[in-house]
Formats: sequence, structure tokens, C-alpha cells
Amino acid sequence: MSEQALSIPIIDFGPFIQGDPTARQQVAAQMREASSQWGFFYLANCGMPQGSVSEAFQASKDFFALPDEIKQSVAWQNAQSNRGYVGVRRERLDPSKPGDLKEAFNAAPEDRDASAARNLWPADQPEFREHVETFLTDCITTADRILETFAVALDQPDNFFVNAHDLHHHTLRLLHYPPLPEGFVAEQGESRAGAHTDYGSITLLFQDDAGGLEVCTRQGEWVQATPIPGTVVINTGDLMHRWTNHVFCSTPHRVNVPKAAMHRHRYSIAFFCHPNKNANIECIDSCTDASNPVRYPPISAGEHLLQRLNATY
Ligand SMILES: O=C(O)CCC(=O)C(=O)O
Ligand SMILES: [Fe+2]
Repeated sequence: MSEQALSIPIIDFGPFIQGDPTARQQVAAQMREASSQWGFFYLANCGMPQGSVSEAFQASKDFFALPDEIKQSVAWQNAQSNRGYVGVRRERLDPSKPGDLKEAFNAAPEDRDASAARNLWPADQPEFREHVETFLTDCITTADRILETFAVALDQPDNFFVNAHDLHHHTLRLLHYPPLPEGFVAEQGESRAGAHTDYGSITLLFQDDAGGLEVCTRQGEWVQATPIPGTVVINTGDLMHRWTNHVFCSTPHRVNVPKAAMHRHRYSIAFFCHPNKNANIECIDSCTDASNPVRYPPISAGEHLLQRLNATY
């Protein structure tokens, strides 16, 4: 492993949140560097209330421990609404591999549009709903602050990305990777989550201490994104890659099964940010010059997502 491979950057967000203009510029410059070299970084002091994070993890554990028939009562229906429960091996993030050894529950911020899909909540679990909804709200606040930093990093008006995300077309995903049985062998290359890139603009990823998340460097080496307590992992997705004309990466990542953590549960929570469906995704002016000519025509965020989904399924 090279020196660089060992160091997914850690960025302290505290100075940005406190608002000193010089400190904001410094944090923005760190995010620019990390997003262009890695497409991944750890964010410390991200501003999420610690209680909200631990309640969301507890809610997730309680939900996945429910009997299967309750989980199936809120089963995921279709890609259009993309909410509810997805059982073990139902999904393949890497289509060339068998189903992922995980289960998931998707929820989204409530859409102001009355015709939009609604979240699926299990009956008689009021605390689950309450904690997930609080966590969703806190994730939106945090994501908006990160998006503001990205705007500073790319010499855009502060609200450039936040305005393009103000309909909150995001998805929250609680993930549970069950313990693998004694003697388990990954016969056809199964993993907890196959190698993939995320589709949207940015992802906030909260992980417990089990480990297993791995990130592919630009040199093609897989390195571990070891859990660091008190941080959230941020990565940039395919849409941000396109929007920034490849200045920011969309980096493949996967969840492997470390031997030491094979027989224990792993829980993580991902918050996938997507711009408004009608947002115009056109090369950002500071992301092109003679050596990096514009690579793509403009596209709406909704159309980009459809193309990305059609390429996968
Ligand atoms: O569980 C994790 O740590 C990563 C999950 C992930 O990358 C995803 O669901 O897109
Ligand atoms: Fe991912």
C-alpha cells in the first residue's frame, strides 16, 4: 500500500460552521482537494446532533430485529417510489455478483407535492418513525452546509448547490449487514455490498465500528475506510462528477467482510443527496479550461438519474 493509500483525508468542519470567512475558505479548499483526489473524505465536527445519530442507529437496530412479516409489511415496491424494506440478497450493487448480504430500509424527506410517493412506516412503531424523521431533517441541514462549502470551493455563489437541492429529492437508507454463519465461504464472490459508485451529488455515510467499507483509489488500489468515531464519511457521486466536468471523482467503493467482523452485525446509514429533478446539470464554469474542455451537454438531474438507472437494470 502506498503512503497516499493510507490517508483518506479527514476534514474538520467546525471552522466552516463557525463562519469565519478565512476559515471557510480553508475548509472549502480542503474539500476541493479531497473530492478531486479521492472523491471521499471523513468530516469531523459535522454539526449533526450526536443524540440524533445514536437514536437513528438504535431505531435501525430495533427495526431490523422485528419479525420478517412486519418488515415485509413495508416492503419496497418499485424504483419510482424507492421506499421501504429490501430483504437480504434482494439487491446487487455490483450486477456481476450475487445479491448483497444486507437488508435495507429506505425513507425520504416528505415531498411538498401531494402526488409524490409517501414513506412506508411499520404499524405500531411510533419511535422508529420519529427518530428516522428527526435524523432526516438533521441530514438535510448537514448536507446543505456541505453543499454550501462545495459552492465556495468551486467559486460559485454560496447558495448555488443548495438552491438546486431545495426540493429535497434525497433518500435515506438504513443498512444492516447480518452476521455471517460459522464456516461461511463467499462462493461466488458475494460481499456485504458489491463495488459501485453512488448516482447522486453527495452521500453522507454513517458507519458503526465493524469496518469493511473499502474505497478504490485513483491508482486502482482498494483501501479501507476504517471507521473513525465522531466522523461521517462524505463521498461525491456520478452526478457531481458530471456537473464538475470530472474535477470531482465518483469513486468506486464496496463493503467487504473483514474476518474479525464476520460473525457480528454491521449497521450503517447512508443519506444520498439528489438535486431537484428539473435542475439543469451543466458544466460549472470554474471546472473547464483549455486542458479540460466541456465533456457533456446539459441534462436535467431527473434525466441523468433515469439514464444511470437504465444503465444498471
Ligand atoms: O454500508 C456502507 O458502508 C456503504 C453502503 C453504500 O455504499 C451504499 O449503499 O451505496
Ligand atoms: Fe455507495
